[in-house]
Amino acid sequence: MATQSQHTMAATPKTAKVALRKQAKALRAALPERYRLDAAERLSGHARPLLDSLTQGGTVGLYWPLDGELDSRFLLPLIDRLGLTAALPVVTDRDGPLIFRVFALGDPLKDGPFGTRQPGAEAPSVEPDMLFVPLLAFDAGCYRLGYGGGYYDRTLAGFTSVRAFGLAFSAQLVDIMPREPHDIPLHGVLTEEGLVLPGHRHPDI
Ligand SMILES: Nc1nc2c(c(=O)[nH]1)N(C=O)[C@@H](CNc1ccc(C(=O)N[C@@H](CCC(=O)O)C(=O)O)cc1)CN2
Ligand SMILES: Nc1ncnc2c1ncn2[C@@H]1O[C@H](COP(=O)(O)OP(=O)(O)OP(=O)(O)O)[C@@H](O)[C@H]1O
Repeated sequence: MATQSQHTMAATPKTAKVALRKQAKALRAALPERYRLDAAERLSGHARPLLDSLTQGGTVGLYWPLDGELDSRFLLPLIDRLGLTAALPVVTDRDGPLIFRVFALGDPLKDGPFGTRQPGAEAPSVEPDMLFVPLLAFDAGCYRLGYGGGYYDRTLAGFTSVRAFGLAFSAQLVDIMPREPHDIPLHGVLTEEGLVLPGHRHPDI
């Protein structure tokens, strides 16, 4: 795990986040390709009980991966087999929440801001029942650090009944997470080692 001295000494949570973002990006980028692939496959197994809890026709928000993010597309075949519908985030407004549009393997995508790929207006927009969220770092309370756009916090503030789980490599767990009033904790974080629930760890599911 990376040393945390740099960000724990920062003056405000905002500047501490800037320092932690840098460390977390470097740590995630250093994971070998083979490890990433194995982790995504193992994580799919741990996702099964969560997806099983949804009823047929339920919707699941994923993301098209950027940089070294854990690849959520591994979940698409399972989502399909369970009769669920996947959706991807769309940035509609730089300071607004994300919306989610239905996506299935093979559907066309367009370039979005920040190097994202997103479905077009022809794909129906949905409010997901379950959301899998990318992150740079998370803590044992399941607070997350993202790229700093605030998109997921704004989105979760508006989606009152969604269950949101981070997807991360276990190496992305940090001891101390700078926290601001708008930060919303996730219901859990799925890693290659299992599901981390706030305050607990269940390696078997
Ligand atoms: N895969 C993925 N999709 C996503 C997100 C995400 O974090 N990951 N988002 C999460 O909010 C939303 C898009 N917001 C984003 C905000 C900043 C950056 C980002 O890469 N920032 C770079 C600078 C890139 C640039 O300016 O061109 C950086 O901080 O290094 C990415 C996505 C919706 N879709
Ligand atoms: N619910 C909200 N309402 C209004 N503004 C918000 C809200 N949540 C976050 N923001 C804004 O977004 C900015 C960035 O937030 P933060 O640094 O927590 O982003 P992040 O969680 O790392 O990014 P992302 O969710 O895009 O991956 C905050 O400084 C704040 O101005």
